[in-house]
Amino acid sequence: MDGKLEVNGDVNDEKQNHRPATIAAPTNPMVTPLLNDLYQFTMAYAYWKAGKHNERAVFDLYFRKNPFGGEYTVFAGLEECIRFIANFSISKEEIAFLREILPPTCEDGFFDYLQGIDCSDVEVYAIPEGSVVFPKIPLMRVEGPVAVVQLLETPYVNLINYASLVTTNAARHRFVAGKSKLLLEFGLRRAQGPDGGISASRYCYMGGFDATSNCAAGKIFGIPLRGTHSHAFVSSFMGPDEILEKSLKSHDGSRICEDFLSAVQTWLSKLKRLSILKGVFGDTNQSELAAFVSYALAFPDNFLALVDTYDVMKSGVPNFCAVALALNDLGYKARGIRLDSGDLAYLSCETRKFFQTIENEFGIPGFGKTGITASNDLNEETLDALNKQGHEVDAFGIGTYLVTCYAQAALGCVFKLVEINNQPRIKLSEDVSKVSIPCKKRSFRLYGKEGYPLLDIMSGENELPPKASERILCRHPFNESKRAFVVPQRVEELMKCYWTGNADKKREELPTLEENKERCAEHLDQMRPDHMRRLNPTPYKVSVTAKLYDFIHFLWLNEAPVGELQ
Ligand SMILES: Nc1ncnc2c1ncn2[C@@H]1O[C@H](COP(=O)(O)OP(=O)(O)OP(=O)(O)O)[C@@H](O)[C@H]1O
Ligand SMILES: O=P(O)(O)OC[C@H]1O[C@H](OP(=O)(O)OP(=O)(O)O)[C@H](O)[C@@H]1O
Ligand SMILES: O=C(O)c1cccnc1
Ligand SMILES: [Mg+2]
Repeated sequence: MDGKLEVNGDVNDEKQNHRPATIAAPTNPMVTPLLNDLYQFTMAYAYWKAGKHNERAVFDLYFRKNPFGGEYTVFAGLEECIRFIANFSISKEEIAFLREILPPTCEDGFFDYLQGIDCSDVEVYAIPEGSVVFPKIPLMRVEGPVAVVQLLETPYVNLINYASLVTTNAARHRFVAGKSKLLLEFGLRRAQGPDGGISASRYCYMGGFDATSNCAAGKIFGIPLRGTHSHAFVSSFMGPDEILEKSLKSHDGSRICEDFLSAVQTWLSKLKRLSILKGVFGDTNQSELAAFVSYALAFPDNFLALVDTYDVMKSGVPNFCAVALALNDLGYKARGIRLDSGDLAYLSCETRKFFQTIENEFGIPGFGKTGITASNDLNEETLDALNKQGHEVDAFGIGTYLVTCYAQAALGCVFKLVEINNQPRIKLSEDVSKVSIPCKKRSFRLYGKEGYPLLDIMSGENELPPKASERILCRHPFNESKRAFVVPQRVEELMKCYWTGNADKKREELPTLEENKERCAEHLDQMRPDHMRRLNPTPYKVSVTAKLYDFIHFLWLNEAPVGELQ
């Protein structure tokens, strides 16, 4: 094993803090212009054929409903969108493939056009990654030649959808677990393929997890790595006879224990004789003991044992303690145990009592606080149930429910045309929630006296922005009766320019993953608690200015055909 790799511990302190001079290609090399729906290319052809391809279009990327029954979402995936646009170009091979799949009637001139396009004429305004965001408010506004921006729709929605969903899922798990718990993402084996796995590790970290078991994510993003061991390791041992090399140097290197196995067995006998533990356990499983001793010999500084292979209280925990005590004699501090089945509340409390008894009986300071990690199909509900019952778990390892976003399959982001050639466009629907909000817009977050965000408001691009201490009418975009005057304490513009070909415009630097993680934690912290609670949270208000309200409804009436009754 590489001496630098510290299994069970923080192995990667090197965070992603450097900023590249140029914008790198998307992390996943599969993210190319062909990672697209066919209809984007057929539309591009039809725009070109109609001579419309260079008309200036504005699209909004947004979602309509917060996921997981909550009232907030965390925005993620922006960096990958900017990487995509910064490196956008359709290769000769891709053009050749497009020629094959499009009808033979498509003219050569179109393929020449495709070959020449890049995104130098596109501008992207976006809310910073890691921000808490709400339905209907554009997360991104993409402006540029209509045929080019149309080609960005599918990759952009793809890059934002899962990223934001899983970041939100991670944030929700963090919210229930509480700030003091260590959260480990263990989902790689259950994730939706390799990209699902890598993305889950990256965005769960952004959303509030502390570490991942995914080595590739550790390497690519500098996320701290953590791990324990599996049942296979425990059950692979037949008994103590298998342990051939039994010596272990003390932590400070000053002495050598020639027979660590015997030292462990002596401790196990002492534990067994302890009157306070009478009746708790008898003979423990010796093949499990052999596995633990072997793991401790391999990682004396980071010894952590999975204790539920045979019986948690009658074997796993006493065996772990015997090894931990022998390590303690040599100056090592065992990290703790992992529980992966059974009643995690009960078993963690019983284990804590056992640890505390040892601390008291043998006078080993801190032993009572030895770490307890729990895993096994955990999700928001089980974390909540454990909290209600009372538990002694310090760290949770969470896989399947977290990374597959089991509670909700997709966020449902959309990319809608809101303006072309400076003409606002609206999309109507029988379902009011699906009516798009037209125009090139700006959006603002208004903060109240207590420092909490009060609401988000959208305005037309050319309206005067809301100002702190000035009263402003905030209207529900579609419900006439819902409106409120607000005097904000502070006003924050939500979207910033992240991509432009215009050298005179300021472009935001792409923050590091650590910075996005910090922003996410800050935003979540500053939300009013009633928006965050799991049961019946209060909806956060999303509004439009009076001017924009009037304009939406004017356009709505203009575009909606008048029915005829017969
Ligand atoms: N105290 C608890 N309150 C609520 N849910 C719990 C509690 N302890 C564990 N759970 C959850 O209950 C489920 C138990 O899983 P399951 O029924 O598969 O049994 P198991 O403990 O995994 O047994 P085994 O793996 O040995 O068959 C898991 O989802 C786990 O997270
Ligand atoms: O339960 P999750 O949230 O997905 O967390 C990851 C799981 O993966 C591992 O075992 P695996 O599930 O592969 O085997 P098991 O069924 O024996 O636990 C680990 O022991 C966890 O149980
Ligand atoms: O390190 C672990 O304990 C781990 C890693 C992945 C999945 N389950 C457990
Ligand atoms: Mg499992």
